[in-house]
Amino acid sequence: MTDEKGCDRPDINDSKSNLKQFSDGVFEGRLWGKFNLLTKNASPGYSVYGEKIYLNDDGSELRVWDPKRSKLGALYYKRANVPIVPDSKILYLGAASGTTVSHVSDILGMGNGIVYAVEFSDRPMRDLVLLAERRKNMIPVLADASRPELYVPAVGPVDLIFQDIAQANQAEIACKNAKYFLKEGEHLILSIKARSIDVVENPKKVFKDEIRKLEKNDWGASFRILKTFDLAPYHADHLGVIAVKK
Ligand SMILES: C[S@@+](CC[C@H](N)C(=O)[O-])C[C@H]1O[C@@H](n2cnc3c(N)ncnc32)[C@H](O)[C@@H]1O
Repeated sequence: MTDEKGCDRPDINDSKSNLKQFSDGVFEGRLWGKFNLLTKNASPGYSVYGEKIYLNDDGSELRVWDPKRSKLGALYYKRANVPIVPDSKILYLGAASGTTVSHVSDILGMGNGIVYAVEFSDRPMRDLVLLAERRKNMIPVLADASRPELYVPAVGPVDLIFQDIAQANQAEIACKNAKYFLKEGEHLILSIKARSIDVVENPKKVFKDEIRKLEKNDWGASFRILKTFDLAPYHADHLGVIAVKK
């Protein structure tokens, strides 16, 4: 069922009380006959990637977070202790058209956080810029994430890096950015895509090697791994990593 604003309403008669806090800025509820995680729409009246929107009686909107479209979403569905809060200052590497960034922006919209969204392709950057016009806590940055020294002037202080980049040197990109943007004890959330590093090697071996590089390297920053998550069944051959800078 769709309302006059084009927002999907649940077919079943779910009540507001059915929705409850899942974690800081993220809600959970059984809607449309299944378990969903949702974020409060910081840009009411708009969906970003065709996701369903639950319209509350008070007029606020909650956007369903599709874990199959988002590595960060998959981490939440896996019940990871994700260190993002509404006041977080986040450097997001590999923003694409903003599917996941939009949910991060929703969470930050419940506080005073900000997300710098780095993407190096022109086409998705155009979508990001349009998205940012309606979301003031989102700053698009057109840049190559493997050259963080070039965008230091464009990015303010952050306390967390999230990275979702399909490149062969994923650990190196994370460490080089941490050198410029993270202090000791601050968090990295990284999605490692095994097939972008080695198409034939066993993903478990690829993950082990990348973790080792995160822990010890010559790139100016290294990490202590807090926890890892296999992102299947949402994303095959992807590992979610939560780590702190040493
Ligand atoms: C898997 S997609 C990201 C999806 C996005 N995180 C989401 O959940 O909505 C990876 C993105 O990283 C971008 N990318 C790859 N290498 C990059 C680099 N060196 N610097 C910046 N962006 C890069 C690609 O253009 C692509 O849009």
